[in-house]
Amino acid sequence: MITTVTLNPAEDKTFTVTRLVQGQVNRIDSVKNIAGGKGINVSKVLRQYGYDVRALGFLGGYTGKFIEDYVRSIGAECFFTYVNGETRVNINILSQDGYVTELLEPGPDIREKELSLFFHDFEQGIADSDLVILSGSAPEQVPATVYHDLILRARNKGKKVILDSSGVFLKESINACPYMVKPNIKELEILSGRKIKRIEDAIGAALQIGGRGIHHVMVSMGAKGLLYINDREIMYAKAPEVKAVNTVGCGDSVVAAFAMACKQEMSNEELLKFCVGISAANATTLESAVIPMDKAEELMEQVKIIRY
Ligand SMILES: Nc1ncnc2c1ncn2[C@@H]1O[C@H](COP(=O)(O)OP(=O)(O)OP(=O)(O)O)[C@@H](O)[C@H]1O
Ligand SMILES: O=P(O)(O)OC[C@@]1(O)O[C@H](CO)[C@@H](O)[C@@H]1O
Repeated sequence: MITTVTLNPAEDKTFTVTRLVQGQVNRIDSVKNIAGGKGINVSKVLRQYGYDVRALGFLGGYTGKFIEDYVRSIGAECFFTYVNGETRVNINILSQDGYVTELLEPGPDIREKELSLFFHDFEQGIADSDLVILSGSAPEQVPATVYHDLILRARNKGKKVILDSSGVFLKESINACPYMVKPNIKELEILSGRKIKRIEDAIGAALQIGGRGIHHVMVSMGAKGLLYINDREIMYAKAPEVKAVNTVGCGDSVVAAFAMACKQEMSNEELLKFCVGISAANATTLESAVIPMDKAEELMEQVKIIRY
């Protein structure tokens, strides 16, 4: 069993437009509404590959019900904590000139009682999981130390924890030493306090984080690819060229692929190819975290690894 945690799930609305013009009326060409949030996306990918998944996090209102129904429909176990507020709606606007604009709501108010209930659910929800995946932002009232606390609780029970968050939630949790962390370049800059311009800068910053006792650091660099640092190796893989339709959820696909690679005890090289192939395949579909599996296999074969 793999447990995913999405403290701030969302209904993701994807709008396609010819061109988005700020300060003017913009008419939408097409709309797609799906259940999302980083951990929900991770669960989606894991279910496609047949893994047992339990989904935790806060859900509320009509949007919450929509997400719960979806998670159940893909065969993942729902173990959500229900709150009084309404789960958010996020908007992702894809325009034909290639720009992707995301509008992300902060999320519902979370009361102290609801937070305590979540901690209780968390202890139960991870009991039979060997891997715990903590993904995304959290609603504003949730303390910035929430992931720090969850990582320690899970580690105390012998679980491996994968962390993919941003801003203060990432910064405040890194000292709790998750098993793996996946910052993108912007997040790596926040974590390391350094500007990252070249691959050497990214390697230096990732090593600094690894040096704090985190066994696996994966730095995602969009179309440029993925840097992977562990106790023994520094490896970089350029992403294969694909016709990108929607890159939302690429990071979540990396996280899901890493979790599967751990379960399968892959070599480092296989693991990196698997992560790069699956995330590049995700970019080719309009719906986030839907992996064309044959395409992913084909892309994995094309991945070239450079060792540093
Ligand atoms: N245009 C692309 N072509 C090929 N592969 C891509 C492309 N964009 C992303 N990827 C792959 O997906 C990985 C993760 O992407 P990215 O760095 O955008 O993650 P992210 O910022 O965490 O995204 P999100 O928060 O939307 O999940 C990259 O490291 C790369 O391997
Ligand atoms: O606000 P967060 O939690 O950082 O990001 C939320 C989000 O943008 O991330 C996913 C893609 O990775 C989307 O499904 C979702 O809307």
